[in-house]
Amino acid sequence: MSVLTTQDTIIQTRDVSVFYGEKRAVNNINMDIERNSVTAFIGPSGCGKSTLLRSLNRMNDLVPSCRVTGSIVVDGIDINSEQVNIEGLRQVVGMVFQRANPFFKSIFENIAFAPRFHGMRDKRELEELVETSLRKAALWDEVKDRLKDSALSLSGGQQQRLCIARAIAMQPTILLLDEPASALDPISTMKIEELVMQLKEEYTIVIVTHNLHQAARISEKTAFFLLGELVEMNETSKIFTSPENEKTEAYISGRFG
Ligand SMILES: Nc1ncnc2c1ncn2[C@@H]1O[C@H](COP(=O)(O)OP(=O)(O)OP(=O)(O)O)[C@@H](O)[C@H]1O
Repeated sequence: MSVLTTQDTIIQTRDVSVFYGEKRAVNNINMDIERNSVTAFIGPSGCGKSTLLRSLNRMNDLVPSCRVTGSIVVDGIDINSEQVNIEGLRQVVGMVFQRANPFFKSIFENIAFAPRFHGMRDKRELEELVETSLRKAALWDEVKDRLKDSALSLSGGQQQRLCIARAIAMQPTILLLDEPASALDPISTMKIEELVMQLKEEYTIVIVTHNLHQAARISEKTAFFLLGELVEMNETSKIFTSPENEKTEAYISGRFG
């Protein structure tokens, strides 16, 4: 079902709640996410950040006890309507997880596998896609001479950029990043942050992070969650300098977390 949203809003949630069985993990979320921007989800452990993120490309469908209510509109489409092709949705809304999860295949195959499965057979076209995706993920220069090596021979940070390249190869509009740098060392983290800031030119990025400095460095908008509620969403600079809600103030100043 097609729903009208403004040109600048690419994701719109209205009264979204997410339940695991009887337990409500996310409560009545209303938010608008801007196109070609970085939005950070912050908040203490268990407050529902990942659950909400996963509901943006219906990853929660994989959890049998999970139920989503309310409306989520992505690029004009109500993603929970029956007509939605879930595989197609997950191509448009790509996802990268906390732990890099490359396939047990070569670097090349990690990128080429899904596009080939979806019908891209031409060798040259696949090679171009692999190169473009790796370039966009700022990994090409590091791997161009070893594309046949196993992806598992890469460092953790390189593997995470490979997973970003793999998502990019599906030509998404939106990238959901669930704590993509939390398992990485500071230099690899910095590379991921630089990459995110480049990628927003072309994609809309929603990132869950526990690292408040990271949220402050890379996002335009920040959403602060507590106990499943969206407490406050605003310009990142405002959230970190003069938040409207005292709970946000307490969290960002480290008084709990
Ligand atoms: N698959 C699941 N089955 C049942 N309950 C779940 C499941 N996944 C998450 N939950 C519960 O939902 C609530 C929100 O969890 P979620 O992982 O979304 O929070 P979070 O803010 O992302 O936490 P963290 O920062 O620790 O990753 C928690 O109480 C959690 O225990």
